[in-house]
Amino acid sequence: MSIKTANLGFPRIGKHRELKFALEAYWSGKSDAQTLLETAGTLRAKHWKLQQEKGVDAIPSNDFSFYDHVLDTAVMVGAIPDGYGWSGGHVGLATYFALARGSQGEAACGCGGTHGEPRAALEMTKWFDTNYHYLVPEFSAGQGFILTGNRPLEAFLEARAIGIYTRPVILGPVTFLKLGKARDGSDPVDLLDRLLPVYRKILVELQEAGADWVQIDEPCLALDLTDKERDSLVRTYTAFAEAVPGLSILVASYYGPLGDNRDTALSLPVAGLHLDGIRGGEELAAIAGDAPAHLLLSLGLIDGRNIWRADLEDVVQRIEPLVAGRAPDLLQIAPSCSLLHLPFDLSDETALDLELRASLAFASEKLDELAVLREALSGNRPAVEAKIAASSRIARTRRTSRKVHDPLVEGRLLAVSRDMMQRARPYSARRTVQQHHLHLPVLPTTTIGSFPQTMEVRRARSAHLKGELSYIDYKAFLERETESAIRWQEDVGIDVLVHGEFERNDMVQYFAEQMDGYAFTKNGWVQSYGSRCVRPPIIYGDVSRPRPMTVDWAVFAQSKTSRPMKGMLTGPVTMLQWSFVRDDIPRDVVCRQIALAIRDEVQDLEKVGIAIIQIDEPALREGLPLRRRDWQAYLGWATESFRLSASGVADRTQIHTHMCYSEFNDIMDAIITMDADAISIETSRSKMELLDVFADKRYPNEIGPGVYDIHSPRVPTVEEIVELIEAASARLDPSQLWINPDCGLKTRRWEEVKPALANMVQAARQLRQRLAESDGWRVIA
Ligand SMILES: Nc1nc2c(c(=O)[nH]1)N[C@@H](CNc1ccc(C(=O)N[C@@H](CCC(=O)N[C@@H](CCC(=O)N[C@@H](CCC(=O)O)C(=O)O)C(=O)O)C(=O)O)cc1)CN2
Ligand code: MET
Ligand SMILES: [Zn+2]
Repeated sequence: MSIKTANLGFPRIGKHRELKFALEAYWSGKSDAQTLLETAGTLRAKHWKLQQEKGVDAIPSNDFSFYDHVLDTAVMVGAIPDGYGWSGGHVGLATYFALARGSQGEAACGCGGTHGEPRAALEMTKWFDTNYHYLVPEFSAGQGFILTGNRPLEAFLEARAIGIYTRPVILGPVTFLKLGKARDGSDPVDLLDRLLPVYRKILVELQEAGADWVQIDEPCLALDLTDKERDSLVRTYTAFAEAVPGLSILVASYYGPLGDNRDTALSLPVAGLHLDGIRGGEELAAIAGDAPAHLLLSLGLIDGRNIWRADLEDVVQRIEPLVAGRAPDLLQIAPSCSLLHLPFDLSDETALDLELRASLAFASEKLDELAVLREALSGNRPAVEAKIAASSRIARTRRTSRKVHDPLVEGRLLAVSRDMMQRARPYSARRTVQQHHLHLPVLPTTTIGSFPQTMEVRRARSAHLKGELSYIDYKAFLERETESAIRWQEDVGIDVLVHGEFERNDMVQYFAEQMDGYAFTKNGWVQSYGSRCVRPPIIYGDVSRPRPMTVDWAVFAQSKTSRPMKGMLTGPVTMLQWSFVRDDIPRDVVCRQIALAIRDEVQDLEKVGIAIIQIDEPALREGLPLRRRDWQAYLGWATESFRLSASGVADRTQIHTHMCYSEFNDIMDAIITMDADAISIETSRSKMELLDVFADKRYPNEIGPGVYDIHSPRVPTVEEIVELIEAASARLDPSQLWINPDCGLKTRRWEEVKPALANMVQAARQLRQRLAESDGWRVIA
């Protein structure tokens, strides 16, 4: 009898981002709902068939989503706050997208749905430690739940209608609640008893429809859990076992080891348990030894978070003893987690170095690996011997390749000393020098870096890449865009300018393309949120910067204005976090290599007279390990890497950093340790409450709390911005404050950006005036 394979989830955006384009066409009114639904149906069918062809035994359904699976779950159980045009029953696309993206009211959208009042989107935040964003379910105190539509059932039936028998996937109730927020600050997990009947109904209907297995994702098992949360898991699955005795439930944990949640996981009265065998490889054998005899173990042996081909010989060696001790029908092999975080397939990557390409596996190729592994573990080794040998040979080549190792980089790293990681003098001393040098007003205004990436900008870049627009013409076009953005900033009265980042496709990819040790794909798109995608570059070797990356643009931009022009760089932690990283050396070493490259750039910018240099680190928080006991180590090397990149400059050069989507409570000490002269952060949606922690910790340096929510098309009024600045001034000294938006403006349109920034400048001026009039002014929030 052969061991079975399973897949936990497949990328939903489509091989050529079909879903992205269908969504954007629908949102802009260029296509109708019918077209969108058809495209989605076609994609699902295509993905199911592909998995079937690849021989996957347990194929997932309901892993598709129009935007996000957490939002889908909230919508499915009727956790829909007021004001989104839902009055019970089936949830239409208009309500769904209003929750995802906010609504301007009916008129502005033109999609014909009923939207109700203008309403902001649900909050969006990072899904575990990934670059994927989910929509945060919003619960109210008296929250009830109701099944608005059994999506897993619909998906199961849809697949069966084309002859594919699937294993529906549902986000587990405990993880779902834990990811949400209750408006009154209560613990959402307290809502479990109200939620369970809805889940029971879903499961009963699935059982009646003939599903034999269902996969319920509880990645919260990889987090630090309270006793209450563990108990909630036990109660949940006990209730399900009673409700649907004929339906086999597989609980899936991923993104980390079970650690101290292991006894809880093993005590759940379920038929199967999925374990992340990549991040939790060390505990696998012990858990398999202790698992109840009847429990089906799904072993996540193929890395679902990275793009490297597995060394299958190595996997077989590790797993064979474990397989030998268990009946084959109680074992399954799978990727470590859903393949959502991987690009579709390698077929378009014809420009990659052949040796590198041979060492990669994207979502589709991961399924091929799984099939080989199944044969090897099921006694058919001779049939796959050649493939296994090839995989090991490739893995060995990758580790020893000369393309991977650069003695110069490795030598430089060894020579890094403590004093390279700190500025010559403390902030208090630098501050005076910088003030003298920069002559900025109190409450200086600035923006975060990017201006709208208009269709025109993207078209020009695309035309240049295709060879239809010469480099000279492309560059001239970018110069015009940059110069006009500079003129506009001067006219509206911004104090510290940015060049607008028009020449950049993405803040990570742009730098990666100019560094050695990095490769990038043509079509390696991964969903970041909704229709927005990124192409994470691949760090395959030692990283270095062969030549300056941004200096020419910085010089050009500074030459067009007498105001300070910020140099704009992406920091080492973010360059690491938003890339696929080699797995043959520790991440912190890779991070330090990138830090040295950025350090060179920082110093070159200083040399050409750039007085303020911003090093963005928006991914610092999301890199935080899932378990608290690993935090200190991470924060240690992450902040050291930042300081290594930032500290090679004179006192008078002002270093900024920027973070967004960040919860700062957990990392405040690390932020202080980074010792940036100024930090800009996302705060506008939290009404400056986020600043409490900066105030409590007496954040010593300068800080720009965002006063303009750039995730919304809405233009904030002068009064609103004044209020936000007042709230900030109540928490921090006005002399510490900068006035800026929450984040870059690349996803916005100029029509929104221009009035919004004009209002921001007006607000700053009003408050400066007040400050000048009343000495020692202080506003109470
Ligand atoms: N890496 C990364 N992660 C991040 C962020 C980030 O900025 N970068 N920010 C946060 C998430 N926010 C995001 C905000 C915007 C986009 C975004 O706009 N993505 C673009 C793609 C950006 C890009 O790489 N653009 C390229 C390629 C554009 C493209 O698709 N070109 C077409 C052709 C275009 C045409 O002819 O019109 C093609 O290649 O097929 C460019 O501008 O050059 C998209 O989905 O549309 C992504 C994430 C957190 N994580
Ligand atoms: C996701 S943080 C973005 C920072 C970058 N400098 C920008 O303005 O787009
Ligand atoms: Zn940002």
